[in-house]
Amino acid sequence: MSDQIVETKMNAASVRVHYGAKEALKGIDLDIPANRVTALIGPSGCGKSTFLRCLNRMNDTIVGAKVSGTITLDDEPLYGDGAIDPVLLRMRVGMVFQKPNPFPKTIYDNVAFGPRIHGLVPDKDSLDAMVADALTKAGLWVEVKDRLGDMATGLSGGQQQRLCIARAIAVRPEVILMDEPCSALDPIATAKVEELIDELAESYTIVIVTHSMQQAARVSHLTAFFHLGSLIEVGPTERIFTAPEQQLTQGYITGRFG
Ligand SMILES: Nc1ncnc2c1ncn2[C@@H]1O[C@H](COP(=O)(O)OP(=O)(O)OP(=O)(O)O)[C@@H](O)[C@H]1O
Repeated sequence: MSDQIVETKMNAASVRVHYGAKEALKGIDLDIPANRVTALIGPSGCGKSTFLRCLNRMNDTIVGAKVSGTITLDDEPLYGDGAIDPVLLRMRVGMVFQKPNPFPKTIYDNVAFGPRIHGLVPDKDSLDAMVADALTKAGLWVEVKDRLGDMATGLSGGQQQRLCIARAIAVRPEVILMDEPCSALDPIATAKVEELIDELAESYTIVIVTHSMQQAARVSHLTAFFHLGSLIEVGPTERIFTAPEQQLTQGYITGRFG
């Protein structure tokens, strides 16, 4: 990442998450820069996915999960007094999951779903244009433009994941959260999604959880290393992988644990 100062899109301050009595996040402070890719890395169970879910209040859907601290999106609070409405929040902060999860509907209807339920389009022509635009941005248009009426479940895994990215883009989010988006994909499909992440960062703020340090190094500008519920170190990806300041980070990136 260049040294230029970038705007903060989201900020987390003293974020703690409990699942019942278990403390899964122990006070996370993190700035998420706009129009950059931030990678969350760390050993299994360190709290990466839990933190990601705090960013669009997906933890609200988990019984027993309790979030405290402050998170903002463009300085507006996500939790507490004056919080952004969660439905609006999830439009502004979209999510792509580990396993491609298209709806059992046509390719067209998968992408049109969000704009329809949020009433974003006045007529069929606008909806058609929005679907084409989202599929184009997700790098899938050329492959599916002649089969928009086919079932999405008939696409390959990699195509399904790009469809899920198109579905997320269709509601015009500002931030896209990705939870290990390539872990179910083969190397070719992974390369396509990684290329796409790079292109999407021009228009969106992206936060990605990944188990692959190579992937974090390839796609992200900023890397945050988590360990046992704490954020150990965050910085420009190149520095984290070449000159980490913390021994724990060094141990993880050199494969000594994790
Ligand atoms: N729904 C839940 N109920 C209870 N405990 C949970 C729940 N989800 C996560 N945890 C616990 O919280 C901690 C953090 O989990 P989380 O899934 O956020 O870690 P992670 O770093 O994303 O792990 P992984 O890389 O294996 O996906 C773990 O100890 C996990 O067991």
